Amino acid sequence: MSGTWTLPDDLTLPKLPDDHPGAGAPIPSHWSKCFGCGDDQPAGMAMQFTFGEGLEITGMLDVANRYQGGPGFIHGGILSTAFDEAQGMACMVLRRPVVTGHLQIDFAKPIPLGSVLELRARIDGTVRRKVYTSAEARIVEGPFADPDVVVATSRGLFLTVGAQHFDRAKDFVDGIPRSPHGTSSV
Ligand SMILES: CCCCCCCC(=O)SCCNC(=O)CCNC(=O)[C@H](O)C(C)(C)COP(=O)(O)OP(=O)(O)OC[C@H]1O[C@@H](n2cnc3c(N)ncnc32)[C@H](O)[C@@H]1OP(=O)(O)O
Repeated sequence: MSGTWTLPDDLTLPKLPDDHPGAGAPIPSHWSKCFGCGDDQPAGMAMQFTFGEGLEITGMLDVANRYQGGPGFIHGGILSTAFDEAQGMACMVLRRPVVTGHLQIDFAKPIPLGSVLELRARIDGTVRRKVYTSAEARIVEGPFADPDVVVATSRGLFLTVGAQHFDRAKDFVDGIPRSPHGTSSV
């Protein structure tokens, strides 16, 4: 991985909520129309998420043929989207809506169509509204499957935002979000 990501010295690790459901529990989609995780988004990626140990979460992505970039391999933008979604979902333990401010990906190995990707993501710490996150992807099923090999890594800065961030788009939403800001609590 390239070394252009520096964590600040004054990071604070958030505490898990008292009613955190624990490792292995499914994480519901934050918004049914979301391209990454929505269950009412036929064009989307339908990623599935579960809580892991501590602040870690796990996301699964089936690399469908329609996600093709170069012949036979995943499109880099799709992989970036999967990381964006996974790292955003890791922020849900904060129980405040977040948006991505900055995301940087290292594409270490080619990922063939037909793979099942496992993405492990976590909060590394917070400073004021800034949430520093990281994640790795591994191929766990398919032609190049090897759970010991990291095929891509990601670092991301998310920002907590208020309801007004989403209110600006309320006239364009094609459905009724579960909460006023479109982000459900865990
Ligand atoms: C459960 C949820 C899953 C969601 C998964 C999918 C998530 C998404 O894809 S969200 C969509 C993509 N992202 C967006 O559309 C966001 C668009 N950008 C924005 O709205 C704004 O730029 C936003 C909200 C990120 C930041 O703006 P604003 O709230 O005014 O923050 P601002 O006051 O400028 O900065 C706050 C802090 O963050 C820092 N910061 C803001 N943006 C960045 C950035 N891009 N890079 C580095 N630092 C940044 C600032 O330096 C400042 O730091 P400090 O506290 O040390 O002074």
